[in-house]
Amino acid sequence: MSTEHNDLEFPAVPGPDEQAGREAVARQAQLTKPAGSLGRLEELGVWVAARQGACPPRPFARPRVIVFAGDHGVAQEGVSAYPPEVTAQMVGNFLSGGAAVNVLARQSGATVRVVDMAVSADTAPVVSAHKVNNGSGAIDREDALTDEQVRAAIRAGRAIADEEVDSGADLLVAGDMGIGNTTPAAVLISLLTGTEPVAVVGRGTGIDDQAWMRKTAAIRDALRRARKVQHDPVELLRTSTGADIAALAGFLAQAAVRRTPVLLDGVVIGAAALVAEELAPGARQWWLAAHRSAEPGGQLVLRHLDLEPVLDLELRLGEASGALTALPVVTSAIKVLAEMATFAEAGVGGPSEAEATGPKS
Ligand SMILES: Cc1cc2ncn([C@H]3O[C@H](COP(=O)(O)O)[C@@H](O)[C@H]3O)c2cc1C
Ligand SMILES: O=C(O)c1cccnc1
Repeated sequence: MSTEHNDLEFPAVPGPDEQAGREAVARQAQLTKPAGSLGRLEELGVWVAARQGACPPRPFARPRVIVFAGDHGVAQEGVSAYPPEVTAQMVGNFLSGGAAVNVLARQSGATVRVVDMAVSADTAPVVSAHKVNNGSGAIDREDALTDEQVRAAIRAGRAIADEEVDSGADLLVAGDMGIGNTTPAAVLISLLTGTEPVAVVGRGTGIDDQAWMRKTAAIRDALRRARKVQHDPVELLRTSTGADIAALAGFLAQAAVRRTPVLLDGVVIGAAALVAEELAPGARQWWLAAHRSAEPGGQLVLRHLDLEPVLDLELRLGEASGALTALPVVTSAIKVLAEMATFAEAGVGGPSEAEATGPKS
């Protein structure tokens, strides 16, 4: 039986500003370059203008990364190439600034916040106010969370989005850290995109064939449980994910409710995004896919949500690393739209009559 979750209902997601988008398209045509010659940079500039409700768009003043960390019971079953203790150790690394996310955030002008949603208590270096448990249940044989825990996790994600937007964040970036988390991600992606597990399961941290078979078996077992609650996103998060992924779903949905653009990272964030789109239909209009993860599930998410990635660099790290690698490209797209001279301003001749009336072929 599905549970009532009225306190977790999201308001309708507002659409982007179409008028600002149209102005941006018109401005692109006035800038001193052959029409369309900046390719996807032009589309990205228009995308940002419509999300900011302003043409020209402004470079993001306060891009903010939130890394959601949590341990997963299923990691005890040999589905990752690394031991579960690495989750807490990497949280320590984030806090001292030595992880990929820290380097890429410094390079792209973003700041990083780490939230411990479910890191194993023995080793956790910080306990956040939002912490829900010390590791979520092994999803192939038990529920990840209790009803109270899933509600707390989704509410935490929403509260974090609200806190960050209220503190001035104008671009939100979500990252993941949790050994084993590509297993629940694969369960969500398989179920919500209607894809066979074998076409979704990836190598995660770099597992060998034996571990791949264990991971695929765990995903099949978890899917058997998940299928029963397929049409109830909160129940799906409760049975088959973990507090980190449930919080991510709440965060991604609430960012959209708050009209704040989000740069999506890889397969784990993408899996949470599939559920967030069910929690808050239309939320995907506020998300820009930063990259195509090397994990097969990443591509399935992009197709399902109809998102075109900015980059395809075969990244398979998580931690928001792909999102932060794409951020300078998005900033370039904003700046060319905002700062390039128009044909009139620069005294440069526009397209000839034949060109202006449309493409030749
Ligand atoms: C040192 C290290 C740093 C990481 N940063 C992100 N991940 C990524 O890899 C993990 C998911 O892959 P799997 O499901 O195979 O365990 C997650 O922690 C994810 O954030 C890392 C993994 C490791 C080992
Ligand atoms: O694409 C990702 O986000 C990813 C891939 C492998 C491991 N962790 C994350």
